Amino acid sequence: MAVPANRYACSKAILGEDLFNKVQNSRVLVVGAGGIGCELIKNMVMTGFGGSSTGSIEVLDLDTIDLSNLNRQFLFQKQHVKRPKAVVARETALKFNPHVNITALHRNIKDAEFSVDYFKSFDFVLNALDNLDARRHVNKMCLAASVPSIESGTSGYVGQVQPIKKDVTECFDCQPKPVPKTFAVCTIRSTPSTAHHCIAWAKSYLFPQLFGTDDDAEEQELNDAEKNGENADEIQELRKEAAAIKELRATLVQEGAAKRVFDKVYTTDIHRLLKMEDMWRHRKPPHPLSFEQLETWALQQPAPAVNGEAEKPQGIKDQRKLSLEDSFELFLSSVDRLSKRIDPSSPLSFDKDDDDTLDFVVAAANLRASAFDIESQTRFQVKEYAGNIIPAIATTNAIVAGVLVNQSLHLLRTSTWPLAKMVWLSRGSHKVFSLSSLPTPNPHCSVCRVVYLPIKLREDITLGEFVKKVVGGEVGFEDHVTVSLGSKMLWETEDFEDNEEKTMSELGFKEGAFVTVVDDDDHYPVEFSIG
Ligand SMILES: Nc1ncnc2c1ncn2[C@@H]1O[C@H](COP(=O)(O)OP(=O)(O)OP(=O)(O)O)[C@@H](O)[C@H]1O
Ligand SMILES: [Zn+2]
Repeated sequence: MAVPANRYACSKAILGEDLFNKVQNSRVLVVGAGGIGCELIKNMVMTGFGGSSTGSIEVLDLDTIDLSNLNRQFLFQKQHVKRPKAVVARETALKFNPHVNITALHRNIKDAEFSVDYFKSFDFVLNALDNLDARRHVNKMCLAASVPSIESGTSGYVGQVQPIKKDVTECFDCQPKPVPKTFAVCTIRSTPSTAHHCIAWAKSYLFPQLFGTDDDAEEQELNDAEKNGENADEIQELRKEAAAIKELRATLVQEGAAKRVFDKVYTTDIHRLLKMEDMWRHRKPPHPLSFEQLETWALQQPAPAVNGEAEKPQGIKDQRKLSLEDSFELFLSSVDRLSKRIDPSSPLSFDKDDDDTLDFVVAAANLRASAFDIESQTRFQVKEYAGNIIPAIATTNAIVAGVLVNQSLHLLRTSTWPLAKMVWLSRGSHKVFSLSSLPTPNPHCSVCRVVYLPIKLREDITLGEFVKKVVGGEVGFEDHVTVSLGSKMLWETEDFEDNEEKTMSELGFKEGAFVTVVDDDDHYPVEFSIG
């Protein structure tokens, strides 16, 4: 299809012929087609990215479209729900501009197929992600591939854009990231004093214990709490409680599961807690709940009217205050629904958009709140807190997506990036944007102050040979050397002898992994990316 003569008239006029050509010819990877990603892709195709035979835009996203995305991810409409975001984003973007090369991948960027060589095939990478883990991964891959990237994020009214270039600017990991707030184990498990404590208990303790992965994380958590000086007697009690819950879990598929869980957590456990008198000396003690009492109440309620519509309290369902009785009924029905979904090969996990899991957390948290005389929360409030929802604001996403394109242009203009800036979008100050020049790398950063080297490993190379020939020979690290795979150390000079004769592949070094080598001298660490 021939490109109409005036298609890019505005872009050419604003950017000038030279920069416009660079835009058209560049190969760009966009990771994430959510709130920022949709705006970004639209901006890119309208500017002319991917508009020549050598230029391209590759859009990658692991998710499918959810109804809740439609209020701000404007490339998607109701008929697209459940379809892959990347694919639909491409289709809709092509309607804006059918003359661009745009490809879509419904994948996780962390998959091994997206190797360092894959990243090398782009001129730059634009991040429109929503989680730290994926951001860190892309940051590292771009550093290893020596490909510039631009990182972005929004949270409510604030946002930021950070251009990153190896050895020139700070990387995403040069500055420590704030860790999410956590509560002490004993506060959550024994002495909640706020509705948030009750929600955290229902979501992160009771739900996974009953329906989630049956792993040792809890034992680890209790060991850590003990080490951190939390009450040892109480930890001992919590261990017993956990063992009892494990037993309950095994009988969830049998009749009467909701009653058994209720009796255990809202009656027996509360009685047990009350016996620890010291605990309640300066706190208001909880009171056990009675299944029988609540059941009697439930049985006395009028049956639904013939048309199926019992008289309902006023207000929007999600924003109504739940009474103790409402929570009881919701508890029974959600345990019933979840028990039917139990499949040992795929444990359930909490998802704010999965009604069964959300209902369970709403009910379980509110029943607990009632036992501790804490005010109940609406379904909407629980969803917001348990789902870590900070309202996403379409305008913030749109502005940040605009800044991403703007910074991409600076990046394309010259290889030295004189105009590229770190940009913050804030609210409440007289300036919408704050700009700062790009800081130089943090000399102590363990992610970008590393020498990245590609390597192909022979099938049968042993760790001993690797250390001798590659680390000692080619890299020239002579003294004390450690070799690790992720956080697992597999070699330390004069140690780990058992591993010396094992092949690297036996030890888990496979394509896509990084071999980290550190020595005792002041050399930068080396990370070999296995290709
Ligand atoms: N590892 C990953 N690989 C590919 N895409 C990812 C990865 N991690 C996150 N994403 C994608 O990044 C996008 C981020 O977009 P956004 O912040 O708008 O989140 P969302 O999931 O669409 O919205 P919400 O979390 O509010 O429901 C999502 O579409 C998500 O699927
Ligand atoms: Zn860094």
